[in-house]
Amino acid sequence: MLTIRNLSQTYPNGVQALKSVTLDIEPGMFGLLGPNGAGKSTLMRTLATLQEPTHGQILFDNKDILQNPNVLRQCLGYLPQEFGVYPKISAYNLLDHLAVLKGVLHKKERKEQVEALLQQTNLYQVRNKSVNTFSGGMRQRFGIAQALLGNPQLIIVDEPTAGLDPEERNRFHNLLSEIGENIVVILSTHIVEDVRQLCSKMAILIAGEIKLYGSPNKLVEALNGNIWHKMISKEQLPHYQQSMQVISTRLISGKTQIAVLADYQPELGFEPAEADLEDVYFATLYQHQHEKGGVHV
Ligand SMILES: Nc1ncnc2c1ncn2[C@@H]1O[C@H](COP(=O)(O)OP(=O)(O)OP(=O)(O)O)[C@@H](O)[C@H]1O
Repeated sequence: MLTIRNLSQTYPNGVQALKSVTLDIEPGMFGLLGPNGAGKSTLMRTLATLQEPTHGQILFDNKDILQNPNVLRQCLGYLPQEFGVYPKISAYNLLDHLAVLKGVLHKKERKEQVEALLQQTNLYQVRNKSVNTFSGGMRQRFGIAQALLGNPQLIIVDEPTAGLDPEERNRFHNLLSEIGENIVVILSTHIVEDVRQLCSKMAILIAGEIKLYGSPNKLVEALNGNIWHKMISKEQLPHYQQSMQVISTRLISGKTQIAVLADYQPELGFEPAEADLEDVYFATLYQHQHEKGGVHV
């Protein structure tokens, strides 16, 4: 169990990237969703003990990890947004080297673990190829393999599927959901679909604040009956934006469909629509932009 209490981060240039973030994260997959610049990476780096917050507390299994970062480091797997340099060294040798750094010192145990992880991430066939020749998807899978070294109890993955093609993304999702059954996995992303497919709990972070927290299904349920669709022409959009809560627009075969948040049919011609997680996300963004606050479910 990971407990985050009143975590704030103000950078030396005055940017307040986190504003008193409080969250409880249980075993399973937790999705942290937010637009670019929301503070997701700041939160992920702070949880990974790579930077210290300005204020606040983080407990992992009731141990204070800001006071004792080593307690967490020993059981942490981290896949950063930028994995950094990919050296001209084979996947096997790099993973073996990283395993030593992670403290897997026993040779036979290390060999078993490295081989098992290469199998699990579907990289065994290419284990002797240099990682700098890997595609984006292979690199991400290698990133997960290194994050899993040493049987971590907490895994943090920061925007893992950006730039992956649908097949690789699918493969990566399957891999994550296998891992996320018993341990805490935090997935930070701006892709709503990733959270919908994988996570049993989620939070939306906007401008450094948690605006919404709960289970994706319940959050969607709470919005049902309040989403209305209408096909309009592009020229009509400003009119609707002025008179209604237009949370999103979507192009369908070149035509514009608007999604409106309302308790009742806003006007003739609007059809009731089944809410989905994108509506939850866009409604939260809309409410933030119009400063109406969020809902907690
Ligand atoms: N080292 C830093 N010094 C100063 N400002 C920073 C630093 N790192 C991040 N920021 C600022 O803090 C805010 C949050 O950034 P952060 O990278 O945590 O957001 P994010 O949600 O991960 O965004 P993205 O999805 O674009 O990576 C942004 O305004 C960013 O410019």
